[in-house]
Amino acid sequence: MFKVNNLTFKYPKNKSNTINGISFEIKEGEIFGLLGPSGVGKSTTQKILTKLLINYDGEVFYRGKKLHDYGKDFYQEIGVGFEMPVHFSKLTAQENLNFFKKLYKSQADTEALLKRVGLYEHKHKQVQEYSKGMKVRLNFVRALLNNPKILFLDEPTNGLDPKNARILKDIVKEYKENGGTVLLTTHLMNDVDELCDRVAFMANGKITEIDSPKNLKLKHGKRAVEVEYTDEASVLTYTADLDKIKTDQKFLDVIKTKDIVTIHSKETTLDDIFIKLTGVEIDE
Ligand SMILES: Nc1ncnc2c1ncn2[C@@H]1O[C@H](COP(=O)(O)OP(=O)(O)OP(=O)(O)O)[C@@H](O)[C@H]1O
Repeated sequence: MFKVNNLTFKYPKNKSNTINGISFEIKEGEIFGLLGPSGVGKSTTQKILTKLLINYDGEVFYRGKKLHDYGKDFYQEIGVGFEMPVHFSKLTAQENLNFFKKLYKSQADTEALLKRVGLYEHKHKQVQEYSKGMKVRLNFVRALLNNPKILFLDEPTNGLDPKNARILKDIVKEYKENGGTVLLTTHLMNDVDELCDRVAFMANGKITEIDSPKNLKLKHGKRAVEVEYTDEASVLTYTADLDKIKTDQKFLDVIKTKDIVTIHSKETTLDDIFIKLTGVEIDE
């Protein structure tokens, strides 16, 4: 759906490039995660793909045609939920949605969406009376109001409690099941694990790796199993390499002769991979 070749971008006021020659593809119907430490250029990349920043080098194709060659009609096809929700604060949620709906040919059932995200009862309140989480949810509904073919989401669950985050993630999954494509940036690796088909890790303005979360875990992970067992009065642990487990005498002895407290597969997490591939601890 998107093909990005050797994309390079520098903000006019900055001395060095923010994006340093990145290439990737977003396939139709997938949820593609763009991950990396704060300030690495994820939002900048989203802004380029949504035509908000146009002075870049390299090529960006949307549906086989150069993004530069699209006019305003491009916006009919995309939905954008950026991190900082911007609403007309003196208007109600309903008025905000009605205003933006008028810009689009295709219009989603926003009443149903408002119900789904728990804002239906509050739709006649001015947005300035909304909490942060309510504004985030309204922003999400706005991103969907034109039935977009591709959805750009920047930290969509930021500021939401677990119940509301769950509702948003379920809607994103349904959107994908119905053929939608998503570009997602988030610092929440659990969300990435749950939602993303493929992810790209960014570091120093470059992409260091692109793959599915599962393949990344297999590639960078340690295949091991940790067994916790009792030995006389103490609880001990032993970690066995899964690839040598059949001949690991100590592991086999423990399993046969000791009382087992727990056994865990020691899969590498995306958090570990994030740190390995970007060199930075997750900060949010
Ligand atoms: N309008 C701007 N003018 C100059 N520099 C900018 C501008 N917007 C962003 N930057 C810089 O570009 C770099 C990348 O910013 P960007 O917002 O794309 O990062 P990010 O990866 O999305 O970070 P976060 O995870 O914190 O949202 C940062 O160093 C930032 O300071």
